[in-house]
Amino acid sequence: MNSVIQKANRIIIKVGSSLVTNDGRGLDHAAIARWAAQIAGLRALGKQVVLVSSGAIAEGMLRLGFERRPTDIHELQACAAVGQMGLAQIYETSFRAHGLGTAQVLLTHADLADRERYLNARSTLTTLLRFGVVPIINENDTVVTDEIKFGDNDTLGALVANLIEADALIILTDQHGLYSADPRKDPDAKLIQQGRAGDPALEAMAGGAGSDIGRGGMLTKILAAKRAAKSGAHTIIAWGRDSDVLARLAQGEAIGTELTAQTGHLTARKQWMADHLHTVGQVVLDAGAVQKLTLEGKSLLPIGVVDVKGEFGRGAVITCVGEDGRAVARGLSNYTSAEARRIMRKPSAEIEAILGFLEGPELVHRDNMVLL
Ligand SMILES: Nc1ncnc2c1ncn2[C@@H]1O[C@H](COP(=O)(O)OP(=O)(O)O)[C@@H](O)[C@H]1O
Ligand SMILES: N[C@@H](CCC(=O)OP(=O)(O)O)C(=O)O
Repeated sequence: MNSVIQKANRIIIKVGSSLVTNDGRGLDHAAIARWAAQIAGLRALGKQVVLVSSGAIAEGMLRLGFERRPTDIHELQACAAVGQMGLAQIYETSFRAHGLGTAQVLLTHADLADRERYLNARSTLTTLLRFGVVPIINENDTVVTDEIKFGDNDTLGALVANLIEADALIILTDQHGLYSADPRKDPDAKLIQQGRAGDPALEAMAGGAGSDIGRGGMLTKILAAKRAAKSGAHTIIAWGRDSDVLARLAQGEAIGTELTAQTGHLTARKQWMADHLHTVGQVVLDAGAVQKLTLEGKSLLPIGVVDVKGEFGRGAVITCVGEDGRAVARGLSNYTSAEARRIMRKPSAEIEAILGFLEGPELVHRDNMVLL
């Protein structure tokens, strides 16, 4: 038994190019229909699911008549743009058959490195999930060059797990999981059923991609598990051609390789905030706001702020201090320091009239805050 997926509420599922495009022969309609059916099953169990799908370049190559993967970056980008249309179309049709809507989300590294775009991506994804839609994510290959690429969708899957604090990352691939060596090269390789995400011994077992279709190979999956674990997400690597793979995992069956995260969400988040020792800004809270945060677990509203110190942008990590100067919390600011100064001491209902827009009624949302 393995209860990781059974217990998970929010799950990221990543499907690799070889699976999606039937080893480069073209979109695998039957496989995609099976994943859609199984994801609908997960949704019926109350789970939120985000799909990270590769395959745009492989499908685009086919549609544009390339026999070999082009080396010219712009030709690759053109392939991705063409192939992505196919992905969007087949996912929309396949999920529609189960009464589920889909949304296309194309991300780049720069989107997640920038605090403001990071928060926007996070809010859009969580809003889509709240609407019951299945977000389908891929890298925005059209606008990225080598230095600013995620590089592979295993990494992208892990970053999305961090972004929305998923409980689990399922990486579906063309092998049954991580083997002690690349099974394409070593017939005696054994399946590793369980491990600790971040264990360097696993990295030594994992090799590169065994085919021209996939990019990352097993190593990027192991590194993705390590990254996902930073926000408390467990990773399962499993065989995507098993027609019931997701349903079996949801029933608690131990299949594939499970790489467990050693820290829970909260510890990971606290750790992340704790890493931001040098916060650029401070907001001073009145006694009522300190009480709301520390005793009632509420968000910080501008009305409880009496002073704003330092200059910071939207999405910056700021420290919340009491009037006695004691730090009580740290969190991501929804507004810049200049905006915060204009809305402090004001009820949230007035924010829009004062600033001309509303990012949210809170200065720091509870979900983006850690008490110190
Ligand atoms: N230790 C290992 N265990 C399993 N597969 C491995 C290992 N080392 C390398 N591989 C290779 O990684 C491939 C999967 O990665 P990749 O081709 O990038 O797939 P995907 O398109 O699903 O991301 C496998 O087909 C296999 O040849
Ligand atoms: N954005 C690329 C994904 C490349 C990639 O990471 O592929 P894979 O190793 O098969 O997950 C595409 O859609 O073709």
